[in-house]
Amino acid sequence: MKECIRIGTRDSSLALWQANLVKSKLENLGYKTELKPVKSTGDLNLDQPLYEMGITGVFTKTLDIAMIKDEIDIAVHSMKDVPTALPQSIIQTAVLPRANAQDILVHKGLDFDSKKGVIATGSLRRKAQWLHQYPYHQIVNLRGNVNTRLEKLANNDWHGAIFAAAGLERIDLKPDEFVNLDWMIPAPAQGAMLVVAREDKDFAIEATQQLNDKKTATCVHIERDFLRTLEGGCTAPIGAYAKFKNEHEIEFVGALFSLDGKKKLEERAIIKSHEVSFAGKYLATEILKKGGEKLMRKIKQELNK
Ligand SMILES: NCc1[nH]cc(CCC(=O)O)c1CC(=O)O
Repeated sequence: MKECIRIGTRDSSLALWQANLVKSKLENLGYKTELKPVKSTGDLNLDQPLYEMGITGVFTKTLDIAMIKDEIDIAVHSMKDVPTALPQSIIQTAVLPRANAQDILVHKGLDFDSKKGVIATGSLRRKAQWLHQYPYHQIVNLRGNVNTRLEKLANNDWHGAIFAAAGLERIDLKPDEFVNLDWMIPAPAQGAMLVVAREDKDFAIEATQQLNDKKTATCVHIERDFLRTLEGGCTAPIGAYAKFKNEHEIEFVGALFSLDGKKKLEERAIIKSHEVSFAGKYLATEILKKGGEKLMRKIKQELNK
C-alpha cells in the first residue's frame, strides 16, 4: 500500500487554498494525501497587534507542534509568516513558484494628498513605509485573516487597508478599488509558499522536493538571510525583495525603517550567482554598520514598552 502524506495547514481560506494547491500537485505526481486543518494561535487572538504576541511564529507554531507530535508529515505555510530559524527536526523541502510579491492598498476613494488619510494595517513594515511616504496620515491597527480584514475595512470609516496582492488574488477577493504599492518593499518571502517536513519522513521529503522552484528559492533565501541578520529574532519594520534580472543576476532591495517611518536605511544591489550564499547577510551587515544597529536597539526598546 502507498503511504499517505498528511498535509498540515491553518484553516483560513487562504491557507486552505495554498494547502490544496500542494495537495493537488502531489496527487498529480501520484502521491496519496490527506489535509489536516489546524487552528493557530495567531488566528485565535485577533485584537492584539502581532508584535505584542511574542516574537515571531504565531502562525506557524501550532503546525510545528502538530508535526513534532507526528500528527502531520508536512506543512504548507505562507513563507513570510515563517520565522527564519525553523524548529529542530523540521526542514524546508520546497518553495513554490512565487506569485505577485507586492502590497496593494484596497481603498474606498482615498485622496492621497489629503492630510486626513486613515489607513489600516497591523504590520510594522507597512505602517513604517506608509508613514515614510505620507507622514501626515494616521495608521490604525488591523488584524485578522484577509477575509476578516476586508470585512472590517468595509465596516469602518478608514480610507483604506494594505494587503499582500498574492493573498487576495489566490482566493479571488481582490476588489476593483485598489492601488499597486510598487514603492513599498514587500516582506521577505512575500508571495511565496513554503513546504516543510519532519526530517525523518523520507517519503514526504522526497515527494515534496519535486515541487521546489529553484529561482524562487534562491530569491527568498537572500531575502531571509537579510532579515535574519538584521532582526536577530525580534520583529521590526524590514522589507526585502530579490528578483532575477536575467539568468545570472538578481536585483535586490532591502530596508530597515524606524517604527514612525521617519528613518529609512536602504541597500540596493545586483547579486551574481556565486554571491547568493552570502549576499543577504552582507547587505544586512552594511545596514547595521550605517546606523542599523542603533536603530534596531531603539526599535526593541520601543516595542518592549
Ligand atoms: N500575515 C498574513 C499573510 N501571510 C501571507 C499573506 C499573503 C500571501 C503571501 O504574501 O504569500 C498574508 C496576508 C497579507 O499580508 O495581506
